[in-house]
Amino acid sequence: MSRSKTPPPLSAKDPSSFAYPTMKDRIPVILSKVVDHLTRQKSIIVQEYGGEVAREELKAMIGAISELRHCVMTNKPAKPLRDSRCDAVLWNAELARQINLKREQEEASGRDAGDELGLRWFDDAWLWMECYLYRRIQEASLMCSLLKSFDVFGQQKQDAFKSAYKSISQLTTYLQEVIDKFKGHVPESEIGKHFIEFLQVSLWGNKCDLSISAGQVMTHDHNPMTQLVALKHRLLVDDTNTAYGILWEAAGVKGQNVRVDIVLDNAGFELVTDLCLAEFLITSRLASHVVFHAKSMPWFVSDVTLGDWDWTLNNMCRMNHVATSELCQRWQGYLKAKTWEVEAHDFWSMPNTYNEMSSASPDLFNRLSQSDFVIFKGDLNYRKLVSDRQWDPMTQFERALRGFHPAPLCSLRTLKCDCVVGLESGQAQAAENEDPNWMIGGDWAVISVCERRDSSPSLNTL
Ligand SMILES: O=P(O)(O)OC[C@H]1O[C@](O)(CO)[C@@H](O)[C@@H]1O
Ligand SMILES: [Mn+2]
Repeated sequence: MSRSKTPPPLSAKDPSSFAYPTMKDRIPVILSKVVDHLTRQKSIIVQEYGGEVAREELKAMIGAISELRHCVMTNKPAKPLRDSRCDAVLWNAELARQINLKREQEEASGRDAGDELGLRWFDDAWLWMECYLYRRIQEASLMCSLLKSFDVFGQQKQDAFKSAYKSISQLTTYLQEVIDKFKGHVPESEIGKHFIEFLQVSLWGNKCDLSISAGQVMTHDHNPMTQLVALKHRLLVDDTNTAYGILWEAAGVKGQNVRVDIVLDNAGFELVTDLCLAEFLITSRLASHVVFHAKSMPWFVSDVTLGDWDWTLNNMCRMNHVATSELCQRWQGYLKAKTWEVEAHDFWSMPNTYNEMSSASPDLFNRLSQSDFVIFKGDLNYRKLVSDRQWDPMTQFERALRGFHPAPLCSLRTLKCDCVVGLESGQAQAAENEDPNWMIGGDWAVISVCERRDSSPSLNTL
């Protein structure tokens, strides 16, 4: 079978790509906001974490993050990590591997690689450098003893959740009505209709991340259910029926044994939409078990950590809104009974693309292989699924996965970077005509499914 070559990764070296303004403007703003926040909250943090030692540590953290900002802006090479968290060894090995690959490429094209070769913010793969950035922010905390588990984005995530109270209440009220309806007999057409709704609410919940807006919290004035209709024509790929078919068949064949995994993205409203989707899957019996995958450290500003997960559920249970607090009690019950599980694997905060998961993290790959359907939320997961390459938008999703088929899988992603596949002829142009920001504004989306399950590496892993 002849195959065209895999295109190069997105990189800030191309000034016309979204990687360039991200490195040049958005990342420095994100880092400045962290520094401002730590500076403004100094006395509160010092009080909470214990006196003079905390004050010194905070000063060191602020210094490290300011220096990191300077390194990005002046395109300095990536340095090995200095902290002793268990993933530091893997990161440093991965950095050395990337530098070797770069050296080989330089030499193959007849250039002198020199001794100073390193990975640089404006020269190398955007995905790699951006993941490295968030791991370096974590290094600044990890070098402390009192502040090592301090989440520099924690406050922003909590503010985002609070700003979404209205949408959260509307969504949980609706979900409660659907649950009540399912206490009686429900025709299949109704199950399908609600599946579409909750899948799409979870999809559009992904508009609400904080890294794309450099920490600016979005307002939530609209009812999330009524917005779905207006957003429909902005769904460029809609494999909802395939997703439904996979679950319907699994539920029919396996009865009470269907497991769905949700690889989470952002805290705040998006997480609530994911919890509602998971509740619907259990209520409708399309799934009997849901495994959520969170991050093991603060990541891309708004991603859900295990700490955010606990904070969110605790706050929902305490909300002065009946549907929200009742649902939340029910979810705590699911967690106790292990109907729902939540876990955080370090691989999610490595820079590897998912075609590398089976070799870089076989335990996680095997875990996902036991699932009947894996849902990947958001833009960053999409970028890692399709290796963040400069694909022709008409490339098939399966081709762009480059052999990653642990289980049937689905990406629910609003477009926030200039990388998309699975479109039909003319679609990209039509979107561009309607909205020049269609690839980066989070206003367009895809629901892309690949049904294949294959744990052995396939031909197109190269
Ligand atoms: O939360 P999401 O949907 O993964 O979005 C985060 C995205 O935002 C960006 O910061 C936009 O550049 C990307 O790096 C990243 O893919
Ligand atoms: Mn995110």
